[in-house]
Amino acid sequence: MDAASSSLALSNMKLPGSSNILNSDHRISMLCSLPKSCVSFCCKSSGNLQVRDKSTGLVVSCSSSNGHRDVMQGLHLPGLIEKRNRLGQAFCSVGTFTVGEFALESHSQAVDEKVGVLLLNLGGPETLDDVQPFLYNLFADPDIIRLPRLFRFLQEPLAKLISTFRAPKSKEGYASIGGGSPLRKITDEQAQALKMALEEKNISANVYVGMRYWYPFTEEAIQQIKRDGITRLVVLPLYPQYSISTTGSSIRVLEKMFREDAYLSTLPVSVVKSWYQREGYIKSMADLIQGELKNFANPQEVMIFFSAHGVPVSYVDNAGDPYRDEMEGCIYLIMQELKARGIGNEHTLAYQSRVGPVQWLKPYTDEVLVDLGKKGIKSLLAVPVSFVSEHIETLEEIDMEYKHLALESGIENWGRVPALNCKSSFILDLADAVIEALPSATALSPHTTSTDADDHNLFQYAIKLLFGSVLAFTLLLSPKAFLAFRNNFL
Ligand SMILES: C=CC1=C(C)c2cc3[nH]c(cc4nc(cc5[nH]c(cc1n2)c(C)c5CCC(=O)O)C(CCC(=O)O)=C4C)c(C)c3C=C
Ligand SMILES: [Fe+2]
Repeated sequence: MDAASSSLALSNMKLPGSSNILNSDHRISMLCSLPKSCVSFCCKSSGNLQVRDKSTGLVVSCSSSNGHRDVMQGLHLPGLIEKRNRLGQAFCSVGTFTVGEFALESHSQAVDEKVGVLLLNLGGPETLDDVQPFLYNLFADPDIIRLPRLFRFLQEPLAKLISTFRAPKSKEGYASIGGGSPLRKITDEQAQALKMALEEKNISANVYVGMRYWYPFTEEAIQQIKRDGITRLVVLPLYPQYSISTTGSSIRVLEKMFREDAYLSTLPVSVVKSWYQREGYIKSMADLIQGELKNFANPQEVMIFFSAHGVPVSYVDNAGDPYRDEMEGCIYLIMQELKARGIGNEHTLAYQSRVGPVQWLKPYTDEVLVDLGKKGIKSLLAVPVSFVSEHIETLEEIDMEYKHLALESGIENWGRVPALNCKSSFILDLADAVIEALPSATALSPHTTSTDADDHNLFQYAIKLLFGSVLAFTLLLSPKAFLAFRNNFL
């Protein structure tokens, strides 16, 4: 078979429907431009067939909906040794072939390939002493407090001030849920469960946890990935919907690290930016809702109340954050799934957890609860929807504050859907998301050196110090400014 007919064979194959994988034309044109000597392919349990240029990491990926046999036959590769699982699906094929001028080599998972999965999450304070430094890290993030470029030098002094003012209130919240955030423990459990789910699907992978604002920091996870010599990485944020303030912020940190490091800048990486539309996730959420509805005396009368973490409205209106659109799309899909199961309850979406003086996405959860009470709604099921683990905003804000407010407002029967945590259908779906993302891994960014950046940083540091001191003095000397500032962050 010559190069033209091998690409013709590939063009006849079925291609995965996932939106974050390149389209067929692109793949096939990439295949045609690959250097002759360095094409390899490996087939995996998922039914994916990869064709990869070893030197550039570019991947052409195809899959067969009914196992590998058609794909293999399509390629006309005599001498292929296939292993089959109990269902008779091919899951492993080993052999080396010469197809025209292309040398093709095939394995179940390329022998020299070390797959890594990096789970991104927010992180949370583990003790009450961690609260203020955790808040400092959060508010020092330019994706959380978005200052105009000219005022960026104020970021760190402002973070110091806001974290100090906010800490007492936050500490009360964390104290009421046992003295710290459960996020690290749950995320570690999810990582372990994902590793096992991938193993069940014949993918051996190291799964890492990288938190944005507390331990284990993303930077630590990346150092471990380097030490382990990972050769292909899937980045999977544990936020179903994309926001500049969550996934966007973590990816910005990663891109910076990858730019500045020779090894990382060539590492093939695939980022799953958002995954709220995945069938496995939608069905898992619908399962949880369906299960909780059964606890009510009259399940069909219950208002399904989706409560999402808010973001300032300017993120969506001015900065193009797709968060609100993705959230609304997500709720639509969950409700469609429930309808398909014969569950036609009324539902509503509101946004919680606003902080600071600016406008956040509306309607606000607390206001909607009061309105629903006034309108005579008697039974309500709260569904936290922007996050996949229990955390302070489910355990304290929803379970305590909002429940209290709802009952006070006339709602008589209250329920809350648990977070997905390690629910098996959800973890299996994450494993599929990883497997689907693997073939499209490519280098994130070109390597750059940083001598100029270092000089610039020193200059910026001096300016920050100067203006930070001016801000602190102004606030200290002006009781009015001090009070306005404090009231907005308490
Ligand atoms: C999709 C989830 C989240 C978005 C969007 C988000 C935006 C966002 N958050 C703050 C401020 C705070 N968030 C805090 C805690 C916190 N936030 C999320 C998720 C999202 N945040 C989680 C999961 C957690 C809790 C972690 C835990 O410890 O359990 C906090 C600290 C707690 C508190 O004092 O309320 C703050 C502050 C902003 C400003 C923002 C968007 C700009
Ligand atoms: Fe938050």
